[in-house]
Amino acid sequence: MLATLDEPTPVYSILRSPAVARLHSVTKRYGAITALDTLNLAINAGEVLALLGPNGAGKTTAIRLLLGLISPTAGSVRVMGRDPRDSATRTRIGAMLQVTRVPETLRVREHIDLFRSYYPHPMSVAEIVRLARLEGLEDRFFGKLSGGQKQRVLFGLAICGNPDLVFLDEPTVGLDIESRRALWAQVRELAARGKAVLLTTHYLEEADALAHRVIVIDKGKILAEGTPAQIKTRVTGRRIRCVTDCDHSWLRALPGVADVQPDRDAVVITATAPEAVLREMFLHDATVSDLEVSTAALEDAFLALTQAQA
Ligand SMILES: Nc1ncnc2c1ncn2[C@@H]1O[C@H](COP(=O)(O)OP(=O)(O)OP(=O)(O)O)[C@@H](O)[C@H]1O
Repeated sequence: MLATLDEPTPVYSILRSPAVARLHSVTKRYGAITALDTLNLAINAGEVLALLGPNGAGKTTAIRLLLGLISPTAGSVRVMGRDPRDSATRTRIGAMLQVTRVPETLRVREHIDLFRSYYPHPMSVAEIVRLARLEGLEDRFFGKLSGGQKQRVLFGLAICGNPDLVFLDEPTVGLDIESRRALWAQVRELAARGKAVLLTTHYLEEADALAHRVIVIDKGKILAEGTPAQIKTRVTGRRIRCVTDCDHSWLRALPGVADVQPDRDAVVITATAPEAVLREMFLHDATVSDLEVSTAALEDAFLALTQAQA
């Protein structure tokens, strides 16, 4: 049965299933640069795993290793228990990468037929069209489609082989919020069908909405791993927004303050213990106003984790 938008696959059932792909103590060096440093990572069936990290963290390197495009300097890479470079393994993987380019002068249906021909057990055309929401676009030239429609075609091509493991490298970059949400629904449906999905994104809202599990990496190492909710509590951060005369550098120096950012005429403070920060602020400035205290967003957690590392 397919899960609905509001009912993601329960995490406990994902954790019981065997890993579809695994990086075991993987180090990857490019000359003097260590892109990945003894990294362990597993992706499970029915799971959307989001890999988050700042530029140069090692996300693309991890995906390229799992796709069998590069070899590790040390450690092992396994996809469905085998070397990802095996041709039998490759036919069970689908990828929508930022570098994916397809000819503009073929029709959508021709692209689907071509990609299906690469695989021994492709998904049916009707299923691809339905999952990628390409109804009515089959006879259109790829080059004449809108950005959102093109992304949907690339998503459709990534699933042509009925893959067990799907890589989505920033799949919604440049899309408007409506197209982005539509693609999220498609990704959820893939996971509900038991596919393992590895997603990289710079939209933390996307990881929060979509991922069963998030791994934050920086400089080739894992900084945090867990459900989006667990990552958020990892920083136990709360967000304080208020209007105050307190100096920002003074606020930054208060114990437990992770971040201070101006927000129009107000200030947004991320802090582990908001009560203590507020006590100090009220002692310092009795005119504090427009006060709001809320739970940290994934974005706050991500910033706190990567800034702590820096
Ligand atoms: N072919 C290569 N030759 C040399 N260095 C490389 C190569 N590929 C990646 N690197 C370096 O390895 C590190 C990790 O890069 P990687 O592309 O995996 O990061 P990323 O997390 O995907 O970054 P982004 O979000 O910017 O795409 C970076 O320092 C990068 O410059």
